[in-house]
Amino acid sequence: MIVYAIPLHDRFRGIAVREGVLLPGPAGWGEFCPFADYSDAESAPWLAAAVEASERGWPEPVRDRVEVNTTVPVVSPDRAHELVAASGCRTAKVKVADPRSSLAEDCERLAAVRAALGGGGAIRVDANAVWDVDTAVSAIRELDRAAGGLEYVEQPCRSLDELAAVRRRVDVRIAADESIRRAEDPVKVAVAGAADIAVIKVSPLGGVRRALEVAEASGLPCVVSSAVETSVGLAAGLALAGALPTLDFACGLGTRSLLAGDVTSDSLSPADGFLPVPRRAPEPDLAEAVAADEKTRAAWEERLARVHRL
Ligand SMILES: O=C(O)CCC(=O)c1ccccc1C(=O)O
Ligand SMILES: [Mg+2]
Repeated sequence: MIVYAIPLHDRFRGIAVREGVLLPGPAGWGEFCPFADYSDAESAPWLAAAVEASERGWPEPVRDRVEVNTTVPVVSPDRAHELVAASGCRTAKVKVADPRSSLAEDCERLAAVRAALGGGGAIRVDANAVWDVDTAVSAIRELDRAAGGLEYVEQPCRSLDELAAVRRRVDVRIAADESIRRAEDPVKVAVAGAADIAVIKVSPLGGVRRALEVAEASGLPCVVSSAVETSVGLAAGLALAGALPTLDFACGLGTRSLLAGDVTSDSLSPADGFLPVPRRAPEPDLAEAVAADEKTRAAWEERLARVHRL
C-alpha cells in the first residue's frame, strides 16, 4: 500500500495538501482518499470504490474519451484567467460563494474566466450549498450576467426543497451534488423535480457500478465529477463517465492540474479538453516522490483499518 501527500497549487475546499492511500489488487490499483473531516461511516463507500478498482475492475465502456471542465478554485481574476487559458478546456467550473470571496469578487472571477474561454465556452459554478433561497436567486442572476451566461449552478442551497424553489425562480439550470452524494440512500433520493442535472462521484457513492445505479435512478443527465484524486482515482471516474449510456455535459474530471504532483507518470491531464477512458488505473510509478511522512502514513493505515472493520 502507498500513502501519498501532494500539495495543491491553490487551496481548494479548504485543503492545501491532498492525502490518500493507493491499494494494489489483481484488477489494478484503487484509491482511498476520504477528506479529513469525513467520519469512518462516511468513508466506507470510498473504500468500496477502491476495492472495486483493485479487486474487480470496471464495466465495459461505451465511449473512449470524455470531455471535461477545468476547475477554478477561489483565486484572483488573473489567476483564474491563467488557469483556464492553460487548461485547453472549453468548459470551466468556478467555485463561488466561498467565505473568503464576496459576490463582487465572484463576478470578477467569472468575467476573467469568460475572457479566457471566449464566447463559445461554457461556464458552470458551484456554491457548495451555502445560500438560502432568496440569496441564491439574486446571486445566480448576478453571476449569470457577469459570466455572460451560466450553463448551470451546482448545489446552490442545502435541501432538495430549496433547490426546487430556486429552480422555479431562475432560468439557469440547477445541478445536485451534495443532495445526492451525502444522501442517506443516494439511489432513493428524488432529485428530479429539484434539479436538471445530477453530479455523480465514484468515491462517495461506493464505486463505478453503484454510481451507475445512482445515475440511472436519478433520471437526469449526469456530470461525473472527481473528488480531487490522483490519476489512479481519476481513472475510476473516467470508467464511470465511459460507461454511462448517455453523456451530454463535460465532466468534472479535469482536476489533475489542481495537484502539484501525481503518483503516475502516465498522468490523466486533459488534452484539448478531453481525457481518455482507461481500462484500468495507471501504474503509480512516481509514488516515491510524493510519499507521505511516517506520521501521516501511520494515521492512514489506522484509518483504513478502522473503515475496513465497519
Ligand atoms: O467538479 C469539478 O470540477 C471538480 C470536483 C469538485 O468540484 C469537488 C471536489 C472535491 C470535493 C467537492 C467537489 C464539489 O463538486 O463540490
Ligand atoms: Mg459540487
